[in-house]
Amino acid sequence: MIGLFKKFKDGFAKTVAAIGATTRGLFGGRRIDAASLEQLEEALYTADFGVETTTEILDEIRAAYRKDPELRGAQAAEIGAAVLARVLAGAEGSLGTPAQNEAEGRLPTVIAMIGVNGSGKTTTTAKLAWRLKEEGQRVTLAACDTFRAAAVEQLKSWATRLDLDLVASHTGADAAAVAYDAWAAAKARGSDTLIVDTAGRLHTKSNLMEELAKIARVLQKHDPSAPQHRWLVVDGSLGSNSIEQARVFHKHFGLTGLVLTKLDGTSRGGAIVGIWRELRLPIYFVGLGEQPEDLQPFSVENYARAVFGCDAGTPN
Ligand SMILES: Nc1nc2c(ncn2[C@@H]2O[C@H](COP(=O)(O)OP(=O)(O)OP(=O)(O)O)[C@@H](O)[C@H]2O)c(=O)[nH]1
Repeated sequence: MIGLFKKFKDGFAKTVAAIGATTRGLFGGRRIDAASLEQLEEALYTADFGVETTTEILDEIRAAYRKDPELRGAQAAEIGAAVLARVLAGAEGSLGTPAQNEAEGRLPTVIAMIGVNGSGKTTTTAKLAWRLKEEGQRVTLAACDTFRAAAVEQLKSWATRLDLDLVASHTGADAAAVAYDAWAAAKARGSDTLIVDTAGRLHTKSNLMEELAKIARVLQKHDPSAPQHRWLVVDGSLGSNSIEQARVFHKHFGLTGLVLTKLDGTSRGGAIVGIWRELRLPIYFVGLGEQPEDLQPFSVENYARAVFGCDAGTPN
């Protein structure tokens, strides 16, 4: 749908501007030349696409330019988008449908949200719950960020605003105990999905990393396959700096996927490609704004075409 493409286009507007501002002439009907290619190269670095991806994009555009010196900017942009889509093949995470969950015996599927402080876990938890509910799922939230004073209240107010089920305790409570109770409540209510919000933690703090392992262990008393999803919520505006963070969390906790937030506020949206190249962890959702509907399933095609200023591709 064009609507979804527009979300990506608007959400990545700052990244598009980082590429487009210096290469405005490139993305249009004008012929390209050596100078505009150089500008594009610089702009791709600025948007954090990294050496490998930038080189691949430029190599392919240069090869096409050698064959056809009349090559237009719009054609070059199509080539860039195609290279990105190729590099990102397989990067889209996809949640099973509730029907599939049902086939597994109606145990709730657990999604654990983890990450450093302020990466957007709590808001992502709420936005995702809203989305799944809109899709007809029954969702329970577990307020396992018992560390930050206002976190439980923040999730409570989201739950009230969006009319979501929530299991919470008080600040300072044992996060694993909340997770344990929340799973039982989710099962009793016939929830399809339990989303566990956890405290923000630096990947260098081993006691907090241990708390995550404990949450997983108690959930496994209910269901040995829980938590089925272990997602790292990453502040996308950190650009490629987030890769090391993700690597450490992955080592300790065996991540199954990523959510990249705050991409609307950054001109470094190219870092998605480097993160995928490096970690090969599927990207389930991207945060493209503050509203619940601004959390969007990651779409390689929409992303690749939006950042290169192309039109919407095949209907999706
Ligand atoms: N613009 C924008 N802001 C976002 C997005 N996702 C989260 N935020 C904002 O980022 C801030 C931090 O989000 P939280 O959800 O509180 O972060 P957290 O990871 O739960 O924080 P801790 O509990 O301290 O670890 C909030 O002001 C959110 O509104 C996004 O996709 N776009």
